Amino acid sequence: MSQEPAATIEPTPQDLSLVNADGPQEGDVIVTSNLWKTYEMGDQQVHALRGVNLRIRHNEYVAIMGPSGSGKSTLMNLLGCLDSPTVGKYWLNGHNVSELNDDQLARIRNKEIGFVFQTFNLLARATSLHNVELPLIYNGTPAAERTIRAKEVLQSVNLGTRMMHKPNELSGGQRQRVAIARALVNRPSIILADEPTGNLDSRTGDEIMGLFDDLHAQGNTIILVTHEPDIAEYAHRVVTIRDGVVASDRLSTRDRSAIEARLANAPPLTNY
Ligand SMILES: Nc1ncnc2c1ncn2[C@@H]1O[C@H](COP(=O)(O)OP(=O)(O)OP(=O)(O)O)[C@@H](O)[C@H]1O
Repeated sequence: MSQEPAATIEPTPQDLSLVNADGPQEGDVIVTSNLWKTYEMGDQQVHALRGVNLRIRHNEYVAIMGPSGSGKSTLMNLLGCLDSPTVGKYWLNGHNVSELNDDQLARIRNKEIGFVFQTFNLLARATSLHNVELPLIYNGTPAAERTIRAKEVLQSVNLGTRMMHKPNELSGGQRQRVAIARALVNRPSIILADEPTGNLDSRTGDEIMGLFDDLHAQGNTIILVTHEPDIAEYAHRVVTIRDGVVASDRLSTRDRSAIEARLANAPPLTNY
């Protein structure tokens, strides 16, 4: 009996989180299998994650949501190679990173992950250009190439005329765009954004989410942690964590026309 070609079948949310016990397949950027994180608190154990199975493919745009204390930050720390799981496996871009030591984790982190934080985390006394060059300094990129790449990426986030400004000479939205440029400059396999609009007013937050849309359209893989449902709906897939496990994993109900209308009504990104 003939069957529909697989390519024409839309994936269901269940398919999205299916994990092959043999590890990653082509196109997977993140695969976790039975990921546990247990913190020891005196004689007590806190199971912050209790068996997370997650598969994220290249160029997905995923929001991770969940109530306070559900394990979002713990999961972000593991996905961002800032910490190691107590139990379970994690493959990042084909590398099994669950058993690496701190030095090896730091190297993978610098190469594979671009972080964007709620509080921007820029060096206060450094110019935008220098802030964006920093990851390239850490990985030994020659000075001339560093400057060229940092300038290119600052231009791509519409900050071409703000390269020599320090953070206190920039607006909140501009600071976050410098932080996004810094996250992009190493051409990472994923961008991990932790509440990236949390310190911004809603209009500037929408502008920043518009920038994430552009980055996604350019082929980047984006993972966004947020507790705001409106922000999560910018993503194409929403994973909800509850009590340390994936409670739901669904395609977002993203209404592009509503988001685009909101962006169209907002003033253009400032660049002067
Ligand atoms: N370093 C730690 N030591 C002990 N317990 C911890 C530690 N970090 C987190 N926890 C506990 O693990 C659980 C998950 O915490 P986590 O910070 O991952 O949640 P969260 O979903 O990010 O919460 P929030 O939205 O409030 O930031 C909580 O019960 C928390 O108290």
